[in-house]
Order: sequence, then C-alpha cells, then structure tokens
Amino acid sequence: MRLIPLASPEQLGQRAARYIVDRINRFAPAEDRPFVLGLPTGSTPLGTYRELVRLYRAGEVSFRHVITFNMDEYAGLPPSHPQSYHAFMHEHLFRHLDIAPENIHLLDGMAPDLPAECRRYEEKMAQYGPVHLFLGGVGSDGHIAFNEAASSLASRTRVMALTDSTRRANARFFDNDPDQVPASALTVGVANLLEAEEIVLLVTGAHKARALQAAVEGPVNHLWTVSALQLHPNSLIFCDDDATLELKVGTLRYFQQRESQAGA
Ligand SMILES: N[C@@H]1[C@@H](O)[C@H](O)[C@@H](COP(=O)(O)O)O[C@@H]1O
Repeated sequence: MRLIPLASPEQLGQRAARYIVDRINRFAPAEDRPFVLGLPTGSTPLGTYRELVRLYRAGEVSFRHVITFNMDEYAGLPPSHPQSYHAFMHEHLFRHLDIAPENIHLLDGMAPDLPAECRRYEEKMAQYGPVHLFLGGVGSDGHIAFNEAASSLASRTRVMALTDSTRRANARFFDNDPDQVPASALTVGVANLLEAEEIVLLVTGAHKARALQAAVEGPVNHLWTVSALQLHPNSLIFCDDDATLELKVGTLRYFQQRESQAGA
C-alpha cells in the first residue's frame, strides 16, 4: 500500500487526476485495447473529476478508448433522478469528455430483476477483463462502494440494504431526510474491487479519519470493508491533512518518508 498525504482537498484532486491521466496515457489505449476505469460518486471525487475535465480540455488526455464501470447505484431511482448516480456521473464527468456513451457502464437501479441486473454487470466486467484502475471513496464508517459493514470480503456485485449510518450520511442530498434516501443499492463487491489491477482511494476530511485509520492501521476486517485494501498488491491512497488525524504520528511519518524517497 502507498499512502500519499496532501495538504488540501484541492491538491488531492489535482494529484489524483494527474495520476489517472498518466496511467491512461502510459497504457496508450486503442479501440481493440481500451483502458478500463472503475469510478465512484460522492463529494470526495468532485475535485478529481473537475481536474480530469480540465486536463481533457487542455488536450492532455482522451477518453475515446476508455471504458468505465461505476461502483454502485441506488435501487429504485431512475437515471433522470438528480440524485441517481447516473445523473451525478453525467453532470460532473461524462458530458464534459469525449467518452462514447456505449463505453459507459452503470448498474440499473430500475431493473425489474435486480439480482439479474447484478449478474449482467458481472458479465460485462468480465468481458472487458480486469479493471485497470478502480477509483474509490470511502464512507465515514469505512464502507467502500456500498459494501456496508459485515459485507463479505469475497462479495461480488449484488443488492445491498443500506445502513442507517449511510442513509443519514447521504441525507444531505435528499432534503436532509434519511427516509428519502433509498433503502437499498446495487454495488460491486469487495472481491470485484480486489480483482482490479490497481485501486486508488480518495479520503478527505476529519470525518473520514477513523475510516482512514481502519484502512491503513486496522486489522483486515469486514466491519470496515475499506480495510480489504490491505489485501491488494497495488493499492494507493491519496488523503488530505484532516483525514490523517487518527493515524499514529509514526505511521504518517513512515509513509511520508517512503514517498520522499520514491521522489528522490
Ligand atoms: N456509495 C458511496 C460511496 O462510494 C462513497 O465513497 C461514499 C462517501 O461519499 P462522500 O465522498 O460524499 O463522502 O458515499 C456513498 O456511500
């Protein structure tokens, strides 16, 4: 695991977007060899998405041969609903890029048979081979995608009942009313994330400090599904200063030293 502590969420957005753009460009995707990118929603990736759009507009990257798979979607929200993850992704990222609509994949929360929809998504992901880079955020209670506490670390794409904690945290997008937050969601599983060639996690703010601690210092544990990153041979966490509040000074110093040696 690499941990890159940065001074602010703005710096994090810039560094993370630059990292993704460099990965795509180094891969040199082509029509018969696309780059497969896994994507999250939430407030945390917004700065990264803004910066990706800026870099695209500056001609530094193209998404013509990039295939995307989003992590999750609420059950029961149509794509036209402003809080659906479909709407979020189009608003903040896809409509600004040269990505082909057929290369964009999201789970359909309105599918009549949700388990069948999850199977369809698994098959689609398998068809493109491993995701090259899965970008993620984390809930303040340590969930990744919508893999709530006590999700199996071997879980795959499925329907998940959302916890009260997650519904309360996401109520800010639903008139501050947790009851308006859908009670369930479709999500890729922890195993799907671990199968990606690389996982990049974004963590900002003091309210995520315990989740970051669980990810970096905690034992691998299904109650904090983000801790599964420790099982991945190629995981990278960009965090801001506030998110490091619960890390031991020695832990933070260790990762800072490693990064400065890598850059030297
Ligand atoms: N399913 C999403 C997660 O993928 C996201 O990481 C989390 C944190 O969101 P935010 O970045 O807004 O704190 O929220 C939701 O639960």
